[in-house]
Amino acid sequence: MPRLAANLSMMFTEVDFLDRFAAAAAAGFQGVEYLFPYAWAAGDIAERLRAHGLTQALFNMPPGDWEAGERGLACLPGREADFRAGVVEALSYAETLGCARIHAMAGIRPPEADPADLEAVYVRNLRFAAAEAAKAGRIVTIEPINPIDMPGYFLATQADARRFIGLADAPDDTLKVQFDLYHCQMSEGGVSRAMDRQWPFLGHVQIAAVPGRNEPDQGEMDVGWLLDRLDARGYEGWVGCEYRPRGATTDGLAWARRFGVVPQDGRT
Ligand SMILES: O=C(O)[C@@H](O)C(=O)CO
Ligand SMILES: [Mg+2]
Repeated sequence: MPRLAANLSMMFTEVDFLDRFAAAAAAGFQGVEYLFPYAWAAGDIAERLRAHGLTQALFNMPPGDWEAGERGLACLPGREADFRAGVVEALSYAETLGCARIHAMAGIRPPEADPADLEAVYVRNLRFAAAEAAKAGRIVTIEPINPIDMPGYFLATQADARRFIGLADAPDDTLKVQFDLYHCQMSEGGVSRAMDRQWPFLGHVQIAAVPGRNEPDQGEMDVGWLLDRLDARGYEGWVGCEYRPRGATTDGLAWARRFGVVPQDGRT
């Protein structure tokens, strides 16, 4: 059965970030993910994970200046030193949090940049990140993101993710695809076929309904069917619930019961 992780950047936002760990555990989750931990001390987060018996499934490397519109640094010429510092910081958090996967966001393509330069920088940076992750026993993921939500994002297609993994030629499977069903359906469709093609490269999976990015129990894509298919193929990794609840987070979890997310107080 797929192991569902609550995405604490989108779910349980009714409470402060550090209190979302307790809320996720009480709702029946055994794992969590979120975008960025860097505003909190790693030790404080680790304490919440321990206290509530949660596994940290994934988080992102520092993205650059998010408020100013940066969405990762990996493809940006001239920002290599910042990217590398981010890899080191992320791996330090991963060590304290016991987290196996860190996501390297690619960045927004600067309009004036030569595409060949961006690709060369991206591949070199990914190779560096994967090599550092390998030394620490972790893996790096890359995630194609749809251009409707994130215009100009450098890594937009599943095929490109496979291509860059090949070009980076990272050691021992340390560079993998973060396959977000929502982004794939938003921009490419053919999600089950895309999933089959990504199978050898799958490092993490995320879900949400399309088009609203809410609970995956409605919309144009049958997420339950896709999760069963993933299960039948033998996927043993985590599936991040990266969606914005339509109302209170716990009111929208009925869909997750059959995947083992059952509230600790027994209420369904
Ligand atoms: O899908 C997403 O938006 C996230 O997984 C992410 O890492 C970047 O926002
Ligand atoms: Mg995602």
